[in-house]
Amino acid sequence: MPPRVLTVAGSDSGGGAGIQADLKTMLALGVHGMSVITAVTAQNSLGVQGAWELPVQAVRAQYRSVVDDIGVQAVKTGMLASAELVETVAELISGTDAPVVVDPVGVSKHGDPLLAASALDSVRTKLLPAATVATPNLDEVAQLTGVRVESEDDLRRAAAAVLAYGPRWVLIKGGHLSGDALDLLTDGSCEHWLRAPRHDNRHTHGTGCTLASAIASGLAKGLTVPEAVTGAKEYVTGAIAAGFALGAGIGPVDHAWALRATHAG
Ligand SMILES: Nc1ncnc2c1ncn2[C@@H]1O[C@H](COP(=O)(O)OP(=O)(O)OP(=O)(O)O)[C@@H](O)[C@H]1O
Ligand SMILES: Cc1ncc(COP(=O)(O)O)c(N)n1
Repeated sequence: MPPRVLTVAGSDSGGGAGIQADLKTMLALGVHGMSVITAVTAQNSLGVQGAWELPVQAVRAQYRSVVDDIGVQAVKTGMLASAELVETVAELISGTDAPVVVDPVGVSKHGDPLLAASALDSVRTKLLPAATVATPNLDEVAQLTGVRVESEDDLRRAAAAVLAYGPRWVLIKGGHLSGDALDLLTDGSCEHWLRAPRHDNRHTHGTGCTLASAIASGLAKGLTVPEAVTGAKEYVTGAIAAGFALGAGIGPVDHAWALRATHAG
């Protein structure tokens, strides 16, 4: 019986980020993926052309269907769109004993908003406190805490500012800095620096969703947070290295890279 992992996120019609990235990651990592869709986006390699939220009742009903019958060993949250949906999801996940990975998605890689500005306070006060691990990128750190990261030293200040909202662990993703792709994982007492070579590859659509889903998959298998994050970093780094040029803009990472390597062998 594979471990069961639930993603609560938006749909990306282009298949590179959101629910689609999450389920592909879960398949590649050998867990049973399930979904609660919060919003539908019309999206491709050039950007987000439209976004529609689902009603709160539809989100609640999907969550109850999955959790009450099948059960979950980890949950991942992504695009939540509005304050109302953030608060609904925060309430739902605070009732689970399973570890929760919160990717506080704010804007797409192209700068399209995926979260209303009016929802930021609910993310700070309701969603982050329910997280086992929060995985903000540098833009989300700035939006949520006001801390602007320009150097590796600033990553520590950013982590402390996010931890003040109550997640057990925070992973600050330094993917938007230059140089190595350096992330900092900390619970406030121990620090783990995760460094990978930067792939000079613009096909990075979906990196954040992929990383957070890979962490949730590791936690569902019973790994500790540092073990799950280390494994997830290896998986996303391989997926970026194998990213491909779909469409005329930023293409997706290759979620199947590790499976292809296995089958080729
Ligand atoms: N060009 C790259 N080469 C290697 N690793 C990268 C690269 N870009 C990002 N990463 C890594 O990918 C993971 C996701 O980080 P990133 O900062 O891109 O997330 P994100 O901003 O949420 O994603 P997105 O920008 O797609 O919304 C991190 O571990 C980061 O270090
Ligand atoms: C529906 C949806 N959710 C999230 C993202 C952010 O993508 P990323 O994984 O690259 O941070 C996106 N572009 N679309």
